[in-house]
Amino acid sequence: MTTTMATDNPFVDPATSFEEAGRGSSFAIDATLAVGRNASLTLGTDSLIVLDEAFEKRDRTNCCGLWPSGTANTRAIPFYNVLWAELKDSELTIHYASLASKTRVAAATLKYPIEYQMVELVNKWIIRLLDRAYGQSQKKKRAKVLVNPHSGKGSAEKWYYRDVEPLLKAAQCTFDMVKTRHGGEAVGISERLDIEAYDMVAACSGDGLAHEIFNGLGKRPDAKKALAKIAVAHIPCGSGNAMSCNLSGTGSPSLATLASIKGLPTPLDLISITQGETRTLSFLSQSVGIVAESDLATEHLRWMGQQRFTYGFLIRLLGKTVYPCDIAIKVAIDDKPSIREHYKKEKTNFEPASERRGYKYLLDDDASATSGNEEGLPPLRYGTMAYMATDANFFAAALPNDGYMDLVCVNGDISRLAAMNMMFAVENGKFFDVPGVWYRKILGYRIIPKDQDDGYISIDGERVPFAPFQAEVHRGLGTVLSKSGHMYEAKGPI
Ligand SMILES: Nc1ncnc2c1ncn2[C@@H]1O[C@H](COP(=O)(O)OP(=O)(O)OP(=O)(O)O)[C@@H](O)[C@H]1O
Repeated sequence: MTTTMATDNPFVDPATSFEEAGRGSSFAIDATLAVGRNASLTLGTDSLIVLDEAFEKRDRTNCCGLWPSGTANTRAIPFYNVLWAELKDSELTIHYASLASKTRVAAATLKYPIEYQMVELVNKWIIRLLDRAYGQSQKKKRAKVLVNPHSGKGSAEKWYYRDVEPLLKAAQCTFDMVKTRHGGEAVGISERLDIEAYDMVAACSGDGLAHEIFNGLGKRPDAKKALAKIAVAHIPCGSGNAMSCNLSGTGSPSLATLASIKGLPTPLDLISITQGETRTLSFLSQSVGIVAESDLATEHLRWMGQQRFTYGFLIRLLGKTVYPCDIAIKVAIDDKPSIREHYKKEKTNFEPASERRGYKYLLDDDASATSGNEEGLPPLRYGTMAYMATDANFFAAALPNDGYMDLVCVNGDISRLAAMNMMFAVENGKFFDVPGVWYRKILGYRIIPKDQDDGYISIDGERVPFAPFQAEVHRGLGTVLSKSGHMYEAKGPI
């Protein structure tokens, strides 16, 4: 087999053609399985190619558009969508996630009878198919699934049974599901979890339940080990679903389930928030002032959906509301060109997860080595993940485990017009480049609200008491599942 043939022929898998040729066996025989008289299954470059004359008949009678591509009798199933394959009782079954609509996949199967003399060949072929389907990702993940029936508009349970469970089953994951009955329950469940029995805890909820899971794991005596071993996965069912937008690039429960099934364990920076005697872990964002108020003080406008945040923001913007406070920051990178360079370097950094936790070199005043830092400039908003709401990418240069928090500052005295333009720039993904937007990578900060009896502080979207607090980042302390293993799905600043 020549190189030219391997690249010209879509049915040839370039990853194995040379290897097969070297062994003197015919690649075509190994990559293509003839299943029955009228069907064949081929391991293509990035898809399983199914040629089946029965499709033609089926399509004529059942035109439901479930197939992503292919001709009348040929279908291509991306390896990413292949969930499992097995040979049992002389029947080959392939489980895959079939495109049911633009934003939804559903578990589907293909079944073919296999003759006795084919068994060995088929078993070898299945191993190759599953290698392509999972790559570096762990197969048959073991999941604890937590469903908050009150998330968002109350559809989490319905979506769990419709979208999540069938895909987990099809991928041969072992799992058990618990419906949370009240706030805080997920903290206790995670605190008591048998971490040897599970690979991930999946939250079918908004960002709130994920926050509880990180905090439950963080309360354990073996917190560091538990947070490194157990990946927290998010199936978006709430009103704030920033976690799945960042890590899976989707707000769809079924697509996020598929992303979790195929996800790579990725260390995640977590932030310790200390307020008085309490210590909370934050994985997503901390906000005070206009951002916190636009979210937390608009609960009564939930019927507006995501628009309530924009509405709340505009009202306060037009009223020129200010939020006085003293802020001290430990800055690590303070100019946009250097941040862009830093982001670019991370994009091509493929070092293993084990290298992405903790700091190799501790500075005297490193925020991760001591309990606090107190120098720097006054900010207005903070965060570690790129998205704070589905379509609000404030933190374009955020990275899952660079050991920094991303801080955005906007002067309080800018004109209303400039502020409105900034808001539109967030929606257009151009916020990072707006001249009046200060963007910094920081290690820690402290905030002391001034001249206000009461107000709003939000940690990962949840309200905490209106009192001074301090934050420090711990590089790669937590674990999540992501598509790339090292980046968020949001478009970066380059
Ligand atoms: N059964 C329950 N009843 C009421 N609250 C619950 C229940 N289970 C969990 N909670 C709480 O609901 C909070 C918010 O949930 P979640 O983030 O899943 O949904 P959400 O609709 O996105 O909410 P929010 O908009 O407040 O972020 C969680 O922090 C959790 O403490």
